Amino acid sequence: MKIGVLGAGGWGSALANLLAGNGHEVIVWSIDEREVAMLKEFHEQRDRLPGVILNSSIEYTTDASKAVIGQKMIVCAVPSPFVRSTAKNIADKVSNGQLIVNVSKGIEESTLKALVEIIEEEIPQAKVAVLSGPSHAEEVGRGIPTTVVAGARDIEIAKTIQNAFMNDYFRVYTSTDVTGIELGGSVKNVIALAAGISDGLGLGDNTKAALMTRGMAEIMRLGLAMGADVKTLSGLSGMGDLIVTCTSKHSRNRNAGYLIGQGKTYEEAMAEVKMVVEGVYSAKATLALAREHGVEMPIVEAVNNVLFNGMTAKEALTELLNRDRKSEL
Ligand SMILES: NC(=O)C1=CN([C@@H]2O[C@H](COP(=O)(O)OP(=O)(O)OC[C@H]3O[C@@H](n4cnc5c(N)ncnc54)[C@H](O)[C@@H]3O)[C@@H](O)[C@H]2O)C=CC1
Ligand SMILES: O=C(CO)COP(=O)(O)O
Repeated sequence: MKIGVLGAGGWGSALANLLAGNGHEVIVWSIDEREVAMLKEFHEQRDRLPGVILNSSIEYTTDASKAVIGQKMIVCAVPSPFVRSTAKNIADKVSNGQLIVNVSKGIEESTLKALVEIIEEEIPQAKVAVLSGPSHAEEVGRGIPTTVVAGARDIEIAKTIQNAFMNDYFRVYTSTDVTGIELGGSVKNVIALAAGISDGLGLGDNTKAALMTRGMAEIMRLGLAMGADVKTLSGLSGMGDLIVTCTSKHSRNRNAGYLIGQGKTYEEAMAEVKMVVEGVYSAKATLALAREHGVEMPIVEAVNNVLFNGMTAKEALTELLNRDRKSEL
C-alpha cells in the first residue's frame, strides 16, 4: 500500500519505519527542511530517535502534495497545535474518500475539539480515523511488543488500518469509539504532568498511584459525559496509555511534570524536554470541557493552577488533599 506520513518527529518516524517494514511504500513529509535533509542522509531521526536506523526504502519530502496525492493512506503525526494548519495545507490535495489516520493526541484549546474532528472539519471529503494506545516511539522503533487501537466509525476502515499496521510486535485492535479513544489519549497527558510533578516533588509511589487512579476516575467522568464507552476508557487508549505515560522514562509529559515539580516553569520544562509536551496544550481545554459537561476534575484543575495560575506544586497538592471528605464510589 502507498502511505504518506505527515510529520517526521519521533512518532512519525517510528510509524513510517514500522509501515515500511510491513512492506508498504512510505513517503514522509516534514515542514522542516533540516529534518528532511537529516533523514535522507542518515536514515535516522537523530534528534528524536537516536540509534534507530530507519528502513532505507522510506522517502522524505518537504512537498506535502507528494505525501498526499495518490496515497492509499495518510498518517497524520504532527503535534496537536499544528494539526489544523497541516490539514488546511493539504485539504485541496486530498481526494474523495481518501483515508487519513490521526496518530496525534490533543484537544484544540480554542474549539475544545479533538483531532479527528478538526481534520474532518478541514477536509470533509476524507475518511478520518485514529490510532492510539500505550506506544512510545522509542520502543516501537526498537520492535518492542506494543498494542494499540485503530478507531473509526466505520469498522471496515478500522480493519484496513489494523491490517496495514499489524505485525509480530505491533498488535492492533479495532474499535468504533473514536470519541473515547481520542479523549483517553489526550487527557492522560494532563494526568501524566501531575504524576511527573509528584515525582519531581520527591513524593512516593503511593502518591503517584493515587494520582493515576483518581486521574482515571476523572477521565471516566468526562468520557462518560461525552458519550465514550467505559470499555474504551479502561482499555488500551485510556487506562493503558495512562499507565505508560505516568511511569515511563520515555514520557515527555511525565518528564516535563518532573521538572515543574522541581520548580521550573512549564516553558522551561518544555524547552528542556525538547519534544512536544501535549499535556500542556490540552490542560486548559480539558478543564473547559469538564466545566461544559458539569463534571469535577480536581487533578486537571490543579495542573492548570500550577501551569498557568502561579500556584506552586506543593500548594496544589495540599489543596487536592484537603478537598471535602467523600466516598470513593
Ligand atoms: N513520541 C511518541 O512516543 C508518541 C507521540 N504521539 C503523539 O504524536 C504526535 C507527534 O509527537 P512526536 O512525534 O513525539 O513529536 P516530536 O516533538 O518528536 O516532533 C515534532 C514534529 O513536528 C514538526 N513540526 C514542527 N512545527 C510544525 C508545523 N508548524 N507544522 C507541522 N509540523 C511541524 C517537526 O518538524 C517535527 O517533525 C503528538 O501528538 C504525540 O502526542 C503518540 C504516540 C507516541
Ligand atoms: O502518548 C504517548 C505514548 O503513548 C507519548 O506521550 P508521552 O511521551 O508524554 O508519554
